[in-house]
Amino acid sequence: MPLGQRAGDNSESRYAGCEILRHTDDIEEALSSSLSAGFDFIVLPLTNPEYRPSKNAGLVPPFCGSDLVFSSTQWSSHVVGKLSDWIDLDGDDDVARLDSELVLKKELSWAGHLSVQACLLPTPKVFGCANYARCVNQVLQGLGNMQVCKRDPISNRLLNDSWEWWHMFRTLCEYHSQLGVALDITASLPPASAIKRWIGEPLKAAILHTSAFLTNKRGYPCLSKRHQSLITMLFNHSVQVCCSCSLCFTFDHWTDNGNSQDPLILYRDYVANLYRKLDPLTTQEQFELGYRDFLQAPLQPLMDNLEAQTYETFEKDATKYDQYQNAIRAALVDRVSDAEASTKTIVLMVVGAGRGPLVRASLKAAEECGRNLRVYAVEKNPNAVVTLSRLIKIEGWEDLVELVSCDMRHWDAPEQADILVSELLGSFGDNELSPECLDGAQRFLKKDGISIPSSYTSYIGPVTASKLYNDVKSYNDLSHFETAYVVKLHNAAPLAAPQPVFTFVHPTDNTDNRRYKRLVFNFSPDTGSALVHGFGGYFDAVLYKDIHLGIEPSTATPNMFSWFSIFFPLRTPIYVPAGALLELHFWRCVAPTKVWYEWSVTSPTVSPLHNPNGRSYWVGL
Ligand SMILES: C[S@@+](CC[C@H](N)C(=O)[O-])C[C@H]1O[C@@H](n2cnc3c(N)ncnc32)[C@H](O)[C@@H]1O
Repeated sequence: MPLGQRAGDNSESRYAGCEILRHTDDIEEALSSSLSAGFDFIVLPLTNPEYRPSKNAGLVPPFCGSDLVFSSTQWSSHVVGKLSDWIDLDGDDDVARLDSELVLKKELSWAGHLSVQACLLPTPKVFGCANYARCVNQVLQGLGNMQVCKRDPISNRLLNDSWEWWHMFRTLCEYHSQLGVALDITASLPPASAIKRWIGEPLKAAILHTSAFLTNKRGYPCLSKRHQSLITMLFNHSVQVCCSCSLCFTFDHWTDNGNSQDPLILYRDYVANLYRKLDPLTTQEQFELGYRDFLQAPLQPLMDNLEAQTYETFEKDATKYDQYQNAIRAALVDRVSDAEASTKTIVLMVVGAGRGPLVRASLKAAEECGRNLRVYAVEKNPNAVVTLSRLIKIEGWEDLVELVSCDMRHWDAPEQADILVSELLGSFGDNELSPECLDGAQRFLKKDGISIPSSYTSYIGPVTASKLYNDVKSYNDLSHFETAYVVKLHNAAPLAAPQPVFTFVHPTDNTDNRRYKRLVFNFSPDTGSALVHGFGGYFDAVLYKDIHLGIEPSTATPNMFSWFSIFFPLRTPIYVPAGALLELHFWRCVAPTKVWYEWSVTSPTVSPLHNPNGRSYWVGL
């Protein structure tokens, strides 16, 4: 029974499981009692732990039951396989190691035969787990659809940081996309930033031990505030919770009152309660759900002509146009005093007018402040011009708006503009070539004219995002590792605050749009070590004076969905030790027909220069 239902959210985290600790021959009973306690699946030991190939040579391993115990649908939807805990592949005892190797492979093969969706691998006995990783990696090479999750404690007293353990293992397995991680959550938790790092890892499940719970005044289990916010964060990132009764409290009053049910039901109810307390998804979140961690090629609105569908999406973003309207109104009021309002007419040019929303915002702003406008709507996409021309007729704007079907860089304007309004911004600010277009357009802006936006700045920050890395890797070529992607970053963890990269100001005396920036990011020692898969890119634009618009996380405009972040991948992920610095170099390069970025890391290790000469990714002029 799902934990709850949030409108529009069909994530896996609705389903909770329960760990069956001991091997049982009666797995039907194990499943049916867990289902009646409200769980959706069980994590089940697949083999009798007494079995050792060296002692039971020639025998068929005592698996739990036969595949006929459940239908294949039941196996795949209600059972997660658990490999034998005793498996130790890196110990000194040769017999135990070979036994472990055989059992690991037999159990995974059996799990594949049953079509269970996932299997849990036991936590390694020692940090150096090369042989364990080698055996798992061999299986991964020919694995069907099953996911294999390595179990690691979120807190590890032996090692300080269990992430290192996971990192060694998955590196040995070459970041295999079917290898995930399941975190054991007990009473002690690492610092918040160290926990957040896991969001960028292929984190599939959290095994919530009863020892993580406190007991409330009424004797019922409850979680600390920190544990609550951890579970909430996991729910929001599609991680499934699985309760484990490794240390069950005895609820005297519970049993005294004649309840015969498994006390784990109380923990499940508590978890379900937390799920039901999740904030409902906002309209924006519902819109973004399908785009989460999905790589998209950035638009090229200069070189290509946008389609109706794209304009339609833009036009739904009321916040963006409200911000423009506010900025235009403020500029009009500054430009024309109240005394001049009835006599003076302002020449406003919307350059890159699309299907007209900024024309509408300009006319509304003028109406609001009682200023007179003459508008030129300049658009180079002949298809958008068709709609724009119709709009002018429908709205009766013929006397106010002149339509110009032309590239702004080549238009011979009949007069100079007081205000130039444009929205040519990409997720990284200048990546849709706003600087080049506006440098062309400022020819027809009066010397003291106003550009809206007046400036924009790109921002960049290191992220751990294993899903994105694997998605780029799956293309199996170099060029996809040297391409920037528009993406709604979700299962991605920022590792340091984004920093400003390039700023462009309009109008400008300097039309050289080549740029270079060296950035140094400080990794907090609290976060622990981390793997950088690439960089999240954002922008902030000053429309006019204090009216801004942007997606840089610390100042992002609320309720605006026109832009997702941009992701610049790294060909090889970079390991950054706890508290170390990361040095990034970023270039904006310009040639007669194209603009492109190049990037590289020089510390703590050196990456190749990405995208030399724009060989893999460029934006056409
Ligand atoms: C991001 S869209 C914005 C459209 C519209 N202003 C809106 O907010 O929905 C940018 C528009 O600028 C147009 N554009 C880009 N470069 C241009 C250029 N050099 N001259 C004229 N129009 C251009 C594109 O065709 C596109 O319609």
